[in-house]
Amino acid sequence: MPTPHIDASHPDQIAKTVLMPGDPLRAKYIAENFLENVEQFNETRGMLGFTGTYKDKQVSVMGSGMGIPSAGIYYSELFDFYDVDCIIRIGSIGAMQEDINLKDIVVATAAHTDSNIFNGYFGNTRFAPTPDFDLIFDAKQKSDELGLTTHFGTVKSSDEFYGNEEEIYFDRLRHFGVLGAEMETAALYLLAQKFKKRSLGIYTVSDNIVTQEADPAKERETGYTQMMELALEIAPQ
Ligand SMILES: O=P(O)(O)O[C@H]1O[C@H](CO)[C@@H](O)[C@H]1O
Ligand SMILES: O=c1cc[nH]c(=O)[nH]1
Repeated sequence: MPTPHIDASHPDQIAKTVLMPGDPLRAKYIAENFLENVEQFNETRGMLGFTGTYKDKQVSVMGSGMGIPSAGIYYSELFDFYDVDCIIRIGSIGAMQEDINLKDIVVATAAHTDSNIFNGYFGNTRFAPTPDFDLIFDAKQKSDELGLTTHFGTVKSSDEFYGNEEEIYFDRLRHFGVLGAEMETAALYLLAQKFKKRSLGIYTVSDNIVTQEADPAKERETGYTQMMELALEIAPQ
């Protein structure tokens, strides 16, 4: 310690729960607008990380970068070297169902993936990466309390943003009820299960892949405050 990708010299500099958007500037926005007593613990590779307090609870927030290869590095180092107990991903997601609107919240009860990260892990078994049940439960309760429109179901963690998935497979995923596409959660759930830690993916719908509606980049950086509040409220100490 520090690790190749994180500056913090001691685990105490990072809270037991880390909220992780892909975008480091979304992390900075949360630190500046929701946290008190903020200290920055990382700027290596511009992957900004901060620790502060939210309603007297210590919490960290840090970018993960986009895609499983980038995010997997940070998830592994935080779980394995910095004693982090829980990572809550707070992402943007492209809805795959027509009736899911921009700004709705999605919580991933499992994450399918086309990534190669599972190759060799479990032989012929198709592993189902899943989050912590209590965190799903807490997200449901808090979301109802806050009056949010939240969809609970599965997501696809894709290796490609500009994917060329054949229509038949995209439609089949939709038919099987997949709520949306993003790019990191399958790795988060896999690594949390590997290191015996807790994880959850919460997203704001930034675009609808079926209807082609989409939010601009600035909105994806700073606009998703309901998701930020929901994650901060349920973050375990
Ligand atoms: O908004 P974030 O958290 O980065 O998440 C989504 O946005 C990025 C693509 O624009 C990918 O990282 C995807 O998972
Ligand atoms: O991976 C992603 C994230 C947001 N929106 C998408 O369409 N895909």
